[in-house]
Amino acid sequence: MNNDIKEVLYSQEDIKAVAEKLGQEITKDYEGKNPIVICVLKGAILFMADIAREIKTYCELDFMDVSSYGDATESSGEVKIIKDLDTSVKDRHVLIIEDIIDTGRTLERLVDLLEHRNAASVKICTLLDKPERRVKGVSPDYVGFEVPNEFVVGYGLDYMGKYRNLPYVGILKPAVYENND
Ligand SMILES: O=P(O)(O)OC[C@H]1O[C@H](OP(=O)(O)OP(=O)(O)O)[C@H](O)[C@@H]1O
Ligand code: HPA
Ligand SMILES: [Mg+2]
Repeated sequence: MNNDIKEVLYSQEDIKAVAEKLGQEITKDYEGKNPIVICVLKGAILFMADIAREIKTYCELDFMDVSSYGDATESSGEVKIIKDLDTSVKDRHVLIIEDIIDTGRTLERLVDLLEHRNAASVKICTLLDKPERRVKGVSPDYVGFEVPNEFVVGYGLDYMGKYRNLPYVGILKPAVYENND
């Protein structure tokens, strides 16, 4: 599996350090607000587990499964909600945890939905931001790292369901997907 990686961008230690830093900021910003912290499945599971443990104030955790990439490296443009939240967000502060913001389509759809449901506030925390590819005006409130315009995998991010379990973020060798997309 490691042979499919062109370059390691962020190690487990880098990610741990950034989760600690962001967790401190989030703790300060949400003190006394009891936010709902939403993990966007499946990509955000590993980062969610890190961030949740660094939030040192009351919060609730919930999960939503949305998908727009299927098995490709290009967004289909259509964001499907596969599993909705269990909790009502009405009048609640909401913090969305994502693995990556790429075109911004997934988060635009999600933020829209949560605002329509009358959340008190909606903020975004993402491990990775790929601003060069943005087609929607989404801007995250808490960012781990900016990544170049390359297809990255690991630490929750997949290609065709694989590589999510890599303990680091790396650039996938184009040869792996060139004949599939
Ligand atoms: O900004 P965008 O262009 O919308 O891309 C970002 C989204 O795409 C990926 O999810 P995907 O739809 O592949 O589902 P997954 O998390 O289950 O892999 C990723 O985890 C983000 O949720
Ligand atoms: O670079 C990426 N890698 C994996 N999944 C993704 N979803 C959007 N961008 C990416
Ligand atoms: Mg995702």
